Amino acid sequence: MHHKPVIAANWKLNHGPTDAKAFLQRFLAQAPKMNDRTLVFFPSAITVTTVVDGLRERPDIWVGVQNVHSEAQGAFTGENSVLMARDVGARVVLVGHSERRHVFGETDEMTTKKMALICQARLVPMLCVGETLEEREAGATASVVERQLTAGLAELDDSQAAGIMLAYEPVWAIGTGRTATPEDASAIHSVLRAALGSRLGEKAAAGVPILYGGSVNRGNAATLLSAADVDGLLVGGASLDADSWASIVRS
Ligand SMILES: O=C[C@H](O)COP(=O)(O)O
Repeated sequence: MHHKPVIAANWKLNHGPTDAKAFLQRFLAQAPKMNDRTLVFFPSAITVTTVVDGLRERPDIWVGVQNVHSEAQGAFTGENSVLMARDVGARVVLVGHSERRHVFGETDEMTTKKMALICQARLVPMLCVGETLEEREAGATASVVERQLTAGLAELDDSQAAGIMLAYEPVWAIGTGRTATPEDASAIHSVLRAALGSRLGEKAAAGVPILYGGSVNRGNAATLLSAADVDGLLVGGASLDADSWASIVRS
């Protein structure tokens, strides 16, 4: 691994600006600057400005958005664009989160387009991949995540592809309290690493952080983070409380 662990908080549909301010005040008091890890917050789009402002003194912490539209601009009521995300101070964009795929019907074709737009805007995409329980039980985990990865990289050149972040989030582990074992996570991360390697070569593939997500909490964070090929954590529920999050980022 040639990079620092990436510890990311996905707030999903939680924490508006008022809650975010209170969260940051409490969190920052417990989280002095850490040079050995990269922290990321994914607030809702409406809350991004508040979080960017609250982190003015902390350029070591990145802010991202949870989604962008698959077209650059136009008549798409309710959507947010890549350039708007950059304008507001986001550096990272989540793409293909399982809730986007399974609740909002996001397709591989849409993730392909989003990944290309994000890289063109020189933001970092964090591509999420992961199998459902049904797919896992059918023995299809590797083929599902490889398909999702291939779609994500389809329109990127090699240097863009080498600059992404990846998150493996088994759908059955998200918000369920059922965490993948460190061995499960390592096994799929190494499938992803190999797929990246065959596209980019081993050296570039080693530089892509692969995060694990799915029911990470302060009790299991350190063990998951120390598993082979796990380069970071993408945390939902346990990132909502400032004390819990402060303890996880110290893992
Ligand atoms: O993006 C985060 C994941 O969906 C994990 O959510 P969770 O930690 O609440 O299971």
